[in-house]
Amino acid sequence: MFRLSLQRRCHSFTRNFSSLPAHVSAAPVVEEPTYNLKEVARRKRRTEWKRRQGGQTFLDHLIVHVRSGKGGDGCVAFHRELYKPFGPPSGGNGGRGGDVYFLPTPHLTTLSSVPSRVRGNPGSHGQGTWQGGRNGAPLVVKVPLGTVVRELTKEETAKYNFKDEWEAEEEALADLSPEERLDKLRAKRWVHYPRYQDDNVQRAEFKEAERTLWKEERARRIERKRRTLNPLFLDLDTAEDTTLPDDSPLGPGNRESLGHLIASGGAGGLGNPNFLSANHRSPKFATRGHEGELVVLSLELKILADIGLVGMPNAGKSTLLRALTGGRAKSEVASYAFTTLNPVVGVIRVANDGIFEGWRGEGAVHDETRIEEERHLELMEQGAFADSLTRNQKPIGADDGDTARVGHDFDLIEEFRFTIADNPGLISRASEDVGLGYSFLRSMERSLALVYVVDFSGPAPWDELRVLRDELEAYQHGMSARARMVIANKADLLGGDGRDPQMIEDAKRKLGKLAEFVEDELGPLDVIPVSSKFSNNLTKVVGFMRGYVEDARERLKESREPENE
Ligand SMILES: Nc1nc2c(ncn2[C@@H]2O[C@H](COP(=O)(O)OP(=O)(O)OP(=O)(O)O)[C@@H](O)[C@H]2O)c(=O)[nH]1
Ligand SMILES: [Mg+2]
Repeated sequence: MFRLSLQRRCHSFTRNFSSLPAHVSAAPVVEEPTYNLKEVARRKRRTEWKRRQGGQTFLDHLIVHVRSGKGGDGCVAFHRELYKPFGPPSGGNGGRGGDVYFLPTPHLTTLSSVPSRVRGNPGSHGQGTWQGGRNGAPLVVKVPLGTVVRELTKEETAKYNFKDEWEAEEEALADLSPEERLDKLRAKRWVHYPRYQDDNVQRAEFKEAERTLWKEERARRIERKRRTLNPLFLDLDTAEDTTLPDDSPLGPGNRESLGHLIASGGAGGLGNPNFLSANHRSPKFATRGHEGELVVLSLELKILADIGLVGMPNAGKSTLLRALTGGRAKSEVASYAFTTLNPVVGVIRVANDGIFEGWRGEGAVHDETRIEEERHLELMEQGAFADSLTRNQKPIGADDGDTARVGHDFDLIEEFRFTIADNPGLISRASEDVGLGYSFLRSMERSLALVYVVDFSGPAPWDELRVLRDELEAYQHGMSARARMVIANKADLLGGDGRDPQMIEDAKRKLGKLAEFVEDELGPLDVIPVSSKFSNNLTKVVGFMRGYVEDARERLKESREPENE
């Protein structure tokens, strides 16, 4: 099944590839064909289709429609008791509608689990004998850490046709006569004692109460408008502190953090005792609860990885990530362009001697996913893993020849940890939505350092670098300044079997030329020849990366310190 789907993807790629511009191939060509909008749109649709085919659930942009809970209605009731024929009004108030919160959660990595429509819990209605309704429980929506929440303005939401409660009401009542209109407006706001509606609306006390209600409603509407002038903006890049003070009361919502308030629930309606006055002893009306607040938000996920890999398709970014994590990061590797469709984050754990967790020694092969899986399946069928111990069963410090530093042994000596994001391939004119576009670069906006990965075996790796730098700049001015290193990948293809001195000489010259180009055009970046497939020079790469992350974290700390003082 897996092989079948892979084959299908390969085929679709060949079709894709024939329609792609020439510079997408391993050898970038400076001549660029012209694109028409129709072609770009078609390619975009195809990419979206390909994304869905893979069953990928990664989502990094979402429009969410949030409405907090509606308040419960007030109640009209009178106290009944033996020998007390005319008891006082005893209708309880409605409960408050539930608030909606967003809680940044570190273990979520995609927005696909966030519902696009969120409705808060309603408050329950008031009841007789002065029983108030229960407040709606707060609704906590978990969003991934790194989400940027922005409230959409009225103009932006126009195309979604979202209406607040007043606009919806006005639209529904547009064709009615003034009397019918008033009846409907009242029915939405008042609760009457059975059969007393006509009597109530004639009463001066009701009219007075109604005037107050309209006034309050107008004030609320103005308040709502004022709030929209100052739209909500939240950058959820720090996990919530869930340790609350010891003296905080017990119960849900008190002991654990709810996150950030997005929409507060509607107020509950007032029961009939609220309308009791000296000359109106038995009010037979109550108000209904208020509708919840409506907020339309745009959610953008900016993955928080310390290092972002930037490279053209097929440069070997995914192979590098797999090699650095010992295959734990499940990023697909194949020999066609745009294998990786969404960012994948891996964790690199470095020990005190500079060795990282996935290290299998110089020369350990990290091949294409399909080949590795076939090899694994074959070994399994031969019974190679029949009596091997699981990670937890292995004694601490066991050296089983596979890797000297896995499992618990590594846990004891880990000294530093950072994350790397493998990204889809970036191509020339990605800023015009060619290929996968460059929207995924948003996940790299926050990376502490960027690392270029180029295919060193290609004829002109420097051209690739130029394109990458330009695309980063097109996405965000100044972004390329965060690049710290150039990884000249696939260096193994240049040296041959290592016995031909001419080949080695040529490779050295090419590396010199690349370093010169980098020095002249990109600035003082480290240039390191690497073979991700055969794990050459990887410890050096990790050492450098660790340096960048330490530097950047230090600088970040320094820049934050004056704020705290
Ligand atoms: N010989 C050699 N081949 C490599 C090396 N690194 C990657 N490859 C091969 O290059 C091809 C592409 O590798 P990927 O890791 O999928 O490349 P990518 O940059 O992630 O590509 P996209 O996901 O399409 O952007 C695969 O066939 C790899 O086996 C290397 O160091 N040496
Ligand atoms: Mg990839």
